[in-house]
Amino acid sequence: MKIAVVGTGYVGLVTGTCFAETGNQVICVDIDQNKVARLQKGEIPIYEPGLDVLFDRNIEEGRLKFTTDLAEGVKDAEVIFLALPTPPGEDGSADLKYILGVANDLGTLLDHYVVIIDKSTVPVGTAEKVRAAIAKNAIVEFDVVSNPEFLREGVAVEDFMKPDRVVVGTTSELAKKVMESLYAPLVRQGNPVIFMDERSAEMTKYAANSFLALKITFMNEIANLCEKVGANVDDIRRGIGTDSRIGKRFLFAGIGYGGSCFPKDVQALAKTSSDYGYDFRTLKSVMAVNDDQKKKLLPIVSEYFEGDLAGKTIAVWGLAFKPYTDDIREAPALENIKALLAAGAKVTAYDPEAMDNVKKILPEVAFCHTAYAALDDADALMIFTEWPQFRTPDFEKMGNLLKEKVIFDGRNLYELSQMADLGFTYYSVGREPQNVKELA
Ligand SMILES: NC(=O)C1=CN([C@@H]2O[C@H](COP(=O)(O)OP(=O)(O)OC[C@H]3O[C@@H](n4cnc5c(N)ncnc54)[C@H](O)[C@@H]3O)[C@@H](O)[C@H]2O)C=CC1
Ligand SMILES: O=C(O)[C@H]1O[C@H](OP(=O)(O)OP(=O)(O)OC[C@H]2O[C@@H](n3ccc(=O)[nH]c3=O)[C@H](O)[C@@H]2O)[C@H](O)[C@@H](O)[C@@H]1O
Repeated sequence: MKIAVVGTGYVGLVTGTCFAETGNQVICVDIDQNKVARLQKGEIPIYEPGLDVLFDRNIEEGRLKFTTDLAEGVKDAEVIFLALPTPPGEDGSADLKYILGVANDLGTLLDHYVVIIDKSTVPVGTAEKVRAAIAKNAIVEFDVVSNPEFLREGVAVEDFMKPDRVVVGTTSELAKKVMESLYAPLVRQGNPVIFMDERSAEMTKYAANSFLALKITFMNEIANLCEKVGANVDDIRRGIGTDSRIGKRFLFAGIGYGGSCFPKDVQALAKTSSDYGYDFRTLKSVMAVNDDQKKKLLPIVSEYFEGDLAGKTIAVWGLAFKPYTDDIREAPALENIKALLAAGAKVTAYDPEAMDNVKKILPEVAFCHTAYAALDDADALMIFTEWPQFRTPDFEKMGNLLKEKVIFDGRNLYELSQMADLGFTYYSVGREPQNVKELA
């Protein structure tokens, strides 16, 4: 099949590369000339494990091409994916200017039947808006389908190639046939495609992300309560996660969720709710609790240093919003670093992938080439990302480098007993009793 992908950000690049890998002829379109020039030279602008092998192979075998020219992209396309940004507008709603801008242009370019696929995360009713924007100028038949993406950064290729499900929203029989043939290679491997109407598909995406954010947030609140009652959230996670109705995944308490999607999508669903006159109370709580959770360790650090961080050096391990990515959008580390700097502390930091991105916005941080270099002469260590290399460090070396053997861990990486044996003062989330009081 001939496929055009408009927008070669995270989702567009993975979508384009993976569909090329399943034998399609793919052309990716982006307005960013520098990005397209790099892609044409065979350079991938994002860090995503496993993408490079597929990317190189499909470029070499001529199935994957890049252009800045939308007309060239859509010339012979049978399907056109819109993988464009939908950032939050000032009121929290998803900003559709990129999607509707391209939809306007598409109307003037189409000269044959084509299926236009919303891959971006877009609010309920967007497929209708895209259809209307194209129809203003179109002289041919076309369909607009909602096909939200569920991939996770860091494991995007696997998520795309072996999805738990593919959701397709369309009420057109012709578009349904096109979508069935597009996803046939994945269906043959046992990955289900679930068909529904456009509005339900759009809503499914927000429901999925919001439910996962809720699951994490619920565990974060359980963790906060564990500290008060003297229980251990790791045990609670194991105790409830083994119930198949609850499931083991996305139950890890920590320093709050971040990234380019959960914060924006929870906010956008809350906005949709209020637009439709529905007071979605659980979503409001999720947002409020997560905002607090991100700042959870700061008062503990401050208290440890008796309220005075001026002149202290705090080492930070982990800047990305999660491991296996260089993405720092809404990363809990950033807010914490800003607060540390504002309190007069110096910050030394290490992240295997995300340091270049943070350098651009927080140049006052001292970035180090290794995790251990960040500890040299630091007063304490804070951990924000669970990169595997932080899980089994050389504790003796850490103890020698740090001025004080104290760790504030937002990701619960280490066993409490081990840290006690090694003589570290160790704070994590929901595992150490803090201010426990026995009720009468
Ligand atoms: N990043 C992720 O892990 C996931 C993102 N999504 C959703 O997918 C959508 C895209 O997200 P990302 O790929 O992260 O965005 P991104 O911001 O990484 O990339 C968007 C790309 O679109 C390009 N672009 C902007 N206007 C354009 C135009 N008029 N013509 C052509 N290209 C244009 C930009 O230059 C950029 O390269 C969003 O709605 C997001 O919520 C969904 C699932 C996963
Ligand atoms: O719509 C999107 O863009 C994507 O958003 C998330 O994917 P992603 O943001 O890449 O990352 P996740 O692995 O979901 O992690 C999100 C945040 O939750 C946090 N998290 C995750 C799991 C957990 O148990 N605890 C926890 O705090 C992570 O540290 C991270 O900050 C969803 O998992 C994807 O299905 C979805 O496609």
